[in-house]
Amino acid sequence: MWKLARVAASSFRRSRWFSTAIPGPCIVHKRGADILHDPWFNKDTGFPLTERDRLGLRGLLPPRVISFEQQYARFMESYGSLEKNTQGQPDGVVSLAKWRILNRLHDRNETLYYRVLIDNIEDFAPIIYTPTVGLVCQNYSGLFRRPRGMYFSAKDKGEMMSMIYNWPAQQVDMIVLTDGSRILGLGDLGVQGIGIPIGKLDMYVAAAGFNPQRVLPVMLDVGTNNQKLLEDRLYLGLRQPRLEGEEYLSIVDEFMEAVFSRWPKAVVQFEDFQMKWAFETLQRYRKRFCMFNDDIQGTAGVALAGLLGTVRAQGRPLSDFVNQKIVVVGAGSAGLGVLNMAIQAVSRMSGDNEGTVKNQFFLLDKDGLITKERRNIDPAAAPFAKDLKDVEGLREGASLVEVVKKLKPHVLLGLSGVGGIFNEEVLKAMRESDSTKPAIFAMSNPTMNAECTAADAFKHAGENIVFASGSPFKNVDLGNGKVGHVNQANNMYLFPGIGLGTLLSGARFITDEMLQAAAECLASYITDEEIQKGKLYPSVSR
Ligand SMILES: NC(=O)c1ccc[n+]([C@@H]2O[C@H](COP(=O)([O-])OP(=O)(O)OC[C@H]3O[C@@H](n4cnc5c(N)ncnc54)[C@H](O)[C@@H]3O)[C@@H](O)[C@H]2O)c1
Ligand SMILES: O=C(O)C[C@H](O)C(=O)O
Ligand SMILES: [Mg+2]
Repeated sequence: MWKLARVAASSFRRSRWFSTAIPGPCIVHKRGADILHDPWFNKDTGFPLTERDRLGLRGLLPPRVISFEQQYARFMESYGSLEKNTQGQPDGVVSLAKWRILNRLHDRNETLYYRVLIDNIEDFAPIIYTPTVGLVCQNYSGLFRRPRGMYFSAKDKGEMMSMIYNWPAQQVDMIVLTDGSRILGLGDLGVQGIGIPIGKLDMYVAAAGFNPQRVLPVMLDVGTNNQKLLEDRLYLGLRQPRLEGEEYLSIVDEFMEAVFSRWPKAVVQFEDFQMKWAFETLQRYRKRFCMFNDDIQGTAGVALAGLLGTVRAQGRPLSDFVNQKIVVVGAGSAGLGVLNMAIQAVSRMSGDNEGTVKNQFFLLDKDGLITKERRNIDPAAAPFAKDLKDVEGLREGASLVEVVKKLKPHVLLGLSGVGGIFNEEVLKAMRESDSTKPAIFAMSNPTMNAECTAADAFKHAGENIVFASGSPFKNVDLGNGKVGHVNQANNMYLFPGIGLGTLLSGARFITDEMLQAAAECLASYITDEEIQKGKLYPSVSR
């Protein structure tokens, strides 16, 4: 007769999974080698002898029982030796080696993996998340060893409702979904983009205490327009151009219906969709399903918290936000998301209607300053196009350096995906800013795509700036014991909380007001003393 076995959950008790926590011991339907091959339940050499007997593990493990603490120490030791042995090697090689060792642990023993991740989040976030996750996605087909998450492809049309039941967990709380079309600033990486949902969900577990058995990374593979990948013999995705129009939407529709039929209370985060689909899917689903778009909405909340912090850094009251001149470089999903949220905040603060508050914001894309003279303007950017009479001395398509020199903005915020466009000339022009403490946000990812480095920002724009970047940089030594503090303006500060708050409150939809409240809450974590040191966000470990 089939025997149900109980795993005395000593290792689970060490964890701190939240609302979704496994209450006490957990019923396992597996036995023997199947348990050792299941990272959810496997404890490796940590199984006590009684469990080895009950679960049919006797003889399948070396005799000595190694405690969780010993396993932990052994992993950290291996990690430390790897760091030592790879010293002097190129950054990419070292980070990929670190990712591999963490990934192997993830595949083998999730309890130990999340314990080390939570305890060392400051060090490990740049490996399992941005920027290394970008490199992992670029090399994913070659790195692939074991599948993680689910893959729904254009070839699965009509099958998704049954496929969704192939996922082994009974309950799923949080899904991160991508179609791989705009992975960080790296462009279309097709099926290889699955690394992003995996990394984001690791942050949900580590930062918000989600139960790792109840999160699901998903790739919607509708083809790729990346010629190099299409020609790569190892490429693991569909070898066809991306679906477009109704064909594309019908695939996403079918996926959403399938997910919410099986798990009506799940929350779905859309991630790294190219701009047209990011906006279109947000409009299409936000009032039908419990979902949000992290690049549009999560980023906006983190940027707004940072912008409010820069007002405080100038020693001004928050209400002075309405007087800040803000130049946003990049009119994509992230840049427009930031503008929309910042404008809502200003209109609430000033009680003014949105028509007049737009005056303080300036938007540039690859063709320069966006004005009402622009031909074929993207409809999503049109509300932010400037009237030429409001930007005297500037022309349609004015370059970034022209704009900065003329306007002397308080804040320069990049979400362009173009590495180095805040060049020496642009940064030096920021020295003339009207602000007593100009702010530079180089938010594009990964590191190579940041609009400038932290060192260049402090060197050229001056020591008095506040600096934030999407990918982590080290603090900058300014000499004489002074330090230029580097903030990480990354949506990771918001999305785990948005997901957790939505889940715990049982909210059916995710509203702009919820996101605004999240941004204000994030801003409020920082004390005046921290602000004086140039800090806009709490440390990652906090
Ligand atoms: N820090 C964060 O939390 C965060 C969040 C979301 C996105 N991002 C990053 O922001 C970048 C953009 O993301 P997106 O989704 O908005 O992409 P997107 O493709 O939708 O938009 C990119 C925009 O940049 C503009 N652009 C391109 N070249 C330019 C140039 N030389 N000068 C000025 N503008 C230029 C394009 O015209 C477009 O408007 C990516 O690198 C992404 O990693 C960071
Ligand atoms: O993934 C990140 O690090 C942030 C953001 O979602 C991005 O697309 O760059
Ligand atoms: Mg993203």
